[in-house]
Amino acid sequence: MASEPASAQASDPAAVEPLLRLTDVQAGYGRAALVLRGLSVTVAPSSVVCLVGPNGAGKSTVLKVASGLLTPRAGQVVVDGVDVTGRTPQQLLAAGLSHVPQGHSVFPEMTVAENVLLGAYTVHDRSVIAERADFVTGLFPLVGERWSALAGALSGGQQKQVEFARSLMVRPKVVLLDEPSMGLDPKATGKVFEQVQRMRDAGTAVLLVEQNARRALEAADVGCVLDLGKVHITGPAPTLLADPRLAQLYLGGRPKEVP
Ligand SMILES: Nc1ncnc2c1ncn2[C@@H]1O[C@H](COP(=O)(O)OP(=O)(O)OP(=O)(O)O)[C@@H](O)[C@H]1O
Repeated sequence: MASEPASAQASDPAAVEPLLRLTDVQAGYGRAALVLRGLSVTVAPSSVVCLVGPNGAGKSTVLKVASGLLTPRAGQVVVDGVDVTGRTPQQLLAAGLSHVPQGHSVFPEMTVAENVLLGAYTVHDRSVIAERADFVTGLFPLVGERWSALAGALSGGQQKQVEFARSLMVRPKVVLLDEPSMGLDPKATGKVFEQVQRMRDAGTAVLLVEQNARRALEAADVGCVLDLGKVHITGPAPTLLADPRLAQLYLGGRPKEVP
């Protein structure tokens, strides 16, 4: 099956205009206290950025602001140079942000094909849909192999691939992944992170939220540690993994050995 060419890795993420920029975002729910208190984060082209932090730090809330599910009370959301602050989820999807929520979101009684093609519901040109279906099945061969199967018959890790494939049918600039490894065993978790990197290598940037901080940082290019509603520390993921203080506080133990 045809696949679209892989884009080059950004050699210096700091030197290129980010695809997604959240600046000084404040956000919360109803009358409750703010969850995000001046949070800033950027996602460069062809990079995986991983948000880690304690339970309730606001990681999923960042993704909800980025995808328009939650309107920020202050701050700015910019996609590929365009200010999209306050736009609806549909407008943000059109601007290039695709959100894969926590948990399972496939329709189990529908086939894998039907689930994937739902991702292209805004596209009306059949040849474009076919070309994109070729692209996602090239990227996730299992999705092509199980194309006619009921999605509910797939394992949890396989269903995640269907969700990833569906999210790419809009050809997003950035995919927002909320805890993709949740509920998966270690083997399936490893595969999920391989697929995250494959999406990046095929030209889609990724903003990832994970409880499984160590595994996620191992797959990421950049890590951001959230605390008290802000990005507390940010840097190359291997640097964060090697930092003994972070390892103790957020990664559950000793730092990774650096060769
Ligand atoms: N829909 C909601 N309504 C009210 N409060 C919410 C809602 N969603 C999240 N919160 C609260 O906002 C805070 C941040 O939640 P969020 O889910 O963003 O954290 P998180 O870092 O992703 O944590 P976890 O890893 O536990 O999911 C928490 O105190 C949570 O209870």
